[in-house]
Amino acid sequence: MAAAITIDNLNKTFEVKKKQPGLAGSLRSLWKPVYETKQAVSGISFSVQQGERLAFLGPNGAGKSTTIKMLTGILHPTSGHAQVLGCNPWTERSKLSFRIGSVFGQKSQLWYHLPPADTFELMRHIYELPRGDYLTRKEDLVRRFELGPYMNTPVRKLSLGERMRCEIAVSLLHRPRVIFLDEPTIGLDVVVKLRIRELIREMNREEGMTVFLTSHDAGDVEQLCERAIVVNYGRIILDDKVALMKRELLTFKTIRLVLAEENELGISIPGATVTEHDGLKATLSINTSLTSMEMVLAQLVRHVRIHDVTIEDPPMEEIITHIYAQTAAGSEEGSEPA
Ligand SMILES: Nc1ncnc2c1ncn2[C@@H]1O[C@H](COP(=O)(O)OP(=O)(O)OP(=O)(O)O)[C@@H](O)[C@H]1O
Repeated sequence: MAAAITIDNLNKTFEVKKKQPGLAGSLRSLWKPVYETKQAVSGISFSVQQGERLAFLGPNGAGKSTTIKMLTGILHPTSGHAQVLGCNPWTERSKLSFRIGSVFGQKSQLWYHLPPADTFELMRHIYELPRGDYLTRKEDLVRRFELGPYMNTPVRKLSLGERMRCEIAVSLLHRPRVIFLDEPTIGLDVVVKLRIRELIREMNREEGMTVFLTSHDAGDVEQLCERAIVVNYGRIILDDKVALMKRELLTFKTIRLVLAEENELGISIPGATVTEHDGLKATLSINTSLTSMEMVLAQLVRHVRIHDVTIEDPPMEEIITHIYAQTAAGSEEGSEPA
């Protein structure tokens, strides 16, 4: 399969004014400012295949938005190369804009005082869509995203969830081959989040659209993406399949038991901890690097009668927190890039 995005040794530095201490320092920086260089993105290289759904993750300030801005042509890199759908994003920005879509959860592209119908119409002109194609596509998006009741309501009167559905639908009007989604579910309730994830997956499945997502929501990553790249201090620290992240990165599993009768669990294995035991219900945390599930289950069935048992992986949220914590620990030991 061909690559939709390739990035080779991409760097972005910003010159930022250095704050000098005290009033005298503030005055001095007015006529003699001192600048320092901030490395926002530091030599990242990777590629994304057509039709892939990638989560691009990292803590605040890791360099995610800066990377998206370079890939959509908003920012020029300091050095390095990138190609999106065969275009150089910063020298062929307008050509590329016909083929990609972008949604910034914190920044609306709809006209605030006008109804979404007007933004759709405006986008038709910007993307030079033939009237017939436009009408068919718009009708399809309005149906899928259930926008009918809001199409003629000024955007300022829409709820956040209604507005985000419109935002995403508008960004899909010109059938982009790649969509960049920067925090698309921020601030939304659980039901709307689920619906938005479903719709994005549907468009990916049916149209082969590549999805490049940044989000602080573990649910977005887990339910929407098949691969995750984690960045910190502008560098890639992990590139793995989402399904494997669980298995490889956290050695903890949770066993939930429903007992047939109230009893002591009688478990004494290093690595197996009873985290909750209330009547017939019990929860154990198992560190599989210290013991095997087999050994724990064998000891349990020797001591208690079990009515039901489930074994769970840790939640995605915990895995991401764990990865960030590992990097933070690494940087404290002096491995953080200068
Ligand atoms: N225009 C700018 N001028 C100076 N520094 C900048 C600029 N844009 C970003 N930075 C800095 O570059 C670093 C990376 O910022 P970026 O916005 O890419 O992070 P992020 O991973 O998207 O963070 P968040 O999750 O908070 O959105 C940060 O330290 C930020 O302060």
